[in-house]
Amino acid sequence: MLTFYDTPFTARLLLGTAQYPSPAILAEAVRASGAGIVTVSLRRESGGERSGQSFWSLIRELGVRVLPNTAGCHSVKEAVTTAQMAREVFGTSWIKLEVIGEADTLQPDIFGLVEAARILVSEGFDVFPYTTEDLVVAERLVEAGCRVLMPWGAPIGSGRGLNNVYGLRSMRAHFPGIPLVVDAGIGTPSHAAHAMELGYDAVLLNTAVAKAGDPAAMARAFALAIEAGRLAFLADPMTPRDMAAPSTPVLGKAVLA
Ligand SMILES: CC(=O)[C@@H](O)[C@H](O)COP(=O)(O)O
Repeated sequence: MLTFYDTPFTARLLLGTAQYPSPAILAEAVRASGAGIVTVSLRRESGGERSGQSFWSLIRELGVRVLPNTAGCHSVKEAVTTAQMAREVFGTSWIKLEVIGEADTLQPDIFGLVEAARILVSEGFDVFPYTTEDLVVAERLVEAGCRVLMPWGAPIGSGRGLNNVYGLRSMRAHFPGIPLVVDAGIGTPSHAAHAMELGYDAVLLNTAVAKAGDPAAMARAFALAIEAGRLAFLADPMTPRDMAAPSTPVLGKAVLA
């Protein structure tokens, strides 16, 4: 059973709520995805054109758990303040912690991330850190009190899939008991299935669904791929070989009259 901070979930897709063509299409996509958790940016919701009550009512009607995020925060102070405000606004101590370190790749500032995680855990937050696949950083985050880790697949919005399969595999092996979610950079359902086949517990994505020609259909495709990847992982896939092995054993040659 998948649990995040002691809350059980059946759906293994977490969906972002930004960049959809309209609130109605967002709602369709969330429903089609079957996601139990959506991530919402406080900054975007309070500052943007979709701001305020109507967006919040829409999310509430969807009956999903909200995971507020600190998207766009570039310093520890900014991330901590945003998390504190999100707790007030959304009434949850869950926070997807992003401390962005670099504008071209939007990769996490891992030093700031660990520092912010420590502060937020000490203030009673349940932190979901957006991190890299670096095991040392991951260890520091766990020491800081994070009980979920969310390594990137590739830079946010890039749709490149899993850039470092080896690193992600190592991370899975190193933290067998921690829920691991691939977050960001997923472009197609096959990328998500791959993450699940590696034994990841869930996938968080936004752009690939929001920017698809038909977001609801793409959301459904992701849900199916994630389920297929999970089933494949549980079914214990075969080990790849370098050389061929006949899949149809032949006992003797046919005798042709
Ligand atoms: C919305 C959100 O949380 C993003 O910051 C997240 O990391 C998803 O990234 P993609 O848009 O690449 O799926």
